[in-house]
Amino acid sequence: MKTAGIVLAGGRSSRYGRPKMFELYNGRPFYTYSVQALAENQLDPLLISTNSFLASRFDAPEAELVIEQEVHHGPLYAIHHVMSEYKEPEWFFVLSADIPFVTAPFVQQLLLHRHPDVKAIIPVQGDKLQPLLALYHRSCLPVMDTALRENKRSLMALLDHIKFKKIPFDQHNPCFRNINTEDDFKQFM
Ligand SMILES: Nc1nc2c(ncn2[C@@H]2O[C@H](COP(=O)(O)OP(=O)(O)OP(=O)(O)O)[C@@H](O)[C@H]2O)c(=O)[nH]1
Repeated sequence: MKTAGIVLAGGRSSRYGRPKMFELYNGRPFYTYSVQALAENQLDPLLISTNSFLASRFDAPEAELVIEQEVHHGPLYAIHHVMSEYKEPEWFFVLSADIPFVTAPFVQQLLLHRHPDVKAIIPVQGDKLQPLLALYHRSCLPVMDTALRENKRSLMALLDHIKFKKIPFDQHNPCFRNINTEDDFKQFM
């Protein structure tokens, strides 16, 4: 099952105040933790989805940059864009770029659940779905298409219309700690 890795790294970072994917944790930019977690699972192609304003700041020779022409349309648009450009992979493992505690074993664990009967594999922590650290099958594309045409931007607009598998994770699992604000950064570090 050919599976691509996508690091979503084209957001506004408006709550953070500057592009948060380049903030350093243990001397390394946040986005590199997502790239590494996917790379260690040999996901191919390994893609960073971003825009032309941010593109020159990435330094990840193992990944290809996918540049959005229309910026800031959100993760649903970004995943749809990558799936439309890359026709070969069957599955797409998506990670946001603001989760410096994500690990390769977490990615590996989710990969084990790929199955022809499901269109997406979504972790759940407590009651909270985590669609920004998740796997999507290419067959989601037409459903995403419809949602975007209806001007819906949230990944929930996809999940409301497909059969997906929920994978429960412990409440304290650090992989899901995403950094939205400088306060989050201080609290988690
Ligand atoms: N490629 C791409 N990635 C995006 C887009 N919007 C958000 N992301 C990424 O998706 C992840 C989650 O984004 P959020 O933190 O919810 O939104 P954000 O725009 O980055 O930040 P806020 O402006 O503070 O909401 C981050 O890694 C973002 O970089 C987009 O339009 N394109």
